Amino acid sequence: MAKQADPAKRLVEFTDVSVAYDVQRAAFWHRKPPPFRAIDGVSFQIGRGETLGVVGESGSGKSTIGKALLGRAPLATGNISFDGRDISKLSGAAMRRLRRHIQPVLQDPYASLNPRMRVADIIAEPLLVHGIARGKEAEARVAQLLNLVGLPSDTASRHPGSFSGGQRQRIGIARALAVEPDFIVADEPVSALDVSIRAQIINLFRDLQQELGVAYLFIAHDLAIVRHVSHRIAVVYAGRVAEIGPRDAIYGSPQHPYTRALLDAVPIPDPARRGERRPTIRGEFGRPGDEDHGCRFAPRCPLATKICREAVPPLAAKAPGHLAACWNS
Ligand SMILES: Nc1ncnc2c1ncn2[C@@H]1O[C@H](COP(=O)(O)OP(=O)(O)OP(=O)(O)O)[C@@H](O)[C@H]1O
Repeated sequence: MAKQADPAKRLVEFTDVSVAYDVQRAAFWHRKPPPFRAIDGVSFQIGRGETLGVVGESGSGKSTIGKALLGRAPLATGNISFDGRDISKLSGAAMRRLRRHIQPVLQDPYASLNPRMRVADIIAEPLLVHGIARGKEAEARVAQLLNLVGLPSDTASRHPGSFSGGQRQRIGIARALAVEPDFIVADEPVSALDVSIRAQIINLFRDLQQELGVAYLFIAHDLAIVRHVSHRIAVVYAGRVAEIGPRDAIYGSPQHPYTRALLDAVPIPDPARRGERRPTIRGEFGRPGDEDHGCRFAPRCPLATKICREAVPPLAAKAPGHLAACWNS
């Protein structure tokens, strides 16, 4: 079952990807607004067995990146290749075959598990759908998967409602792993869990990666969450990549003022001051309207100068593999 992890070998290539959604006009006599770009010109790569953490505020486009990878978002520009194949050009049947290799793990494990099904059937379902195993063979595979995610074998005959959030997320992970994917899109997989459980699930993701060589796109609001699971991190702001680089470079020498603001917002670990946050950036997170010039972070940026309001900063290398879209860094 183990696959060879090789971060140098590209598994996913996102090249200049934009996803546009139609916007309803306010009234029928109004001009139809241009489509809204939930993500706009996003590029990155992910290697085999590697984790790219994706962070940003609510509405910044993180889930849309994940949906685009799963073939569930309308591309307006760019292309996405997976293991050398351009996803956007695949026929329906080819896309269904590819889905086996790209599996989702969602935020709310309860909402994503059918409460009326037994855990064994929930985990075995993708095996049947993809024609991989059935009957006794599927049963044996379920037992193996439960063991892999740290759940006792009697879990198989129970229903998901009788488990805690952390256990349900383990079931969700077992289901995603059933078909031996190369890649998992984990969309805020620990955000709904108690803080005390989060580290356990993050460690499980890490251990599974070491054992199976699976790669992750790991989405979170918060830089603290992705720290222990990511090899590299992409910080997104208003649909664009603000900064991307190796994990230690992002934490140790952040280049974009937005990344610095997110780092400042990481909760203070001192138990006496639990829940407190360091001072953070001022201003509202807003999406650009028709007047979309320059850097989208400029209205909130303490370093903004004239050029920031006039021209979009390119994502430029600040160090090898470490890129930031900022005129003033
Ligand atoms: N199907 C859709 N139709 C129209 N707009 C959409 C659609 N899906 C997402 N959006 C918009 O695209 C933007 C990005 O949404 P997305 O869910 O990707 O953000 P996010 O960073 O994952 O946010 P959150 O952390 O709240 O999940 C938001 O402004 C959202 O309202």
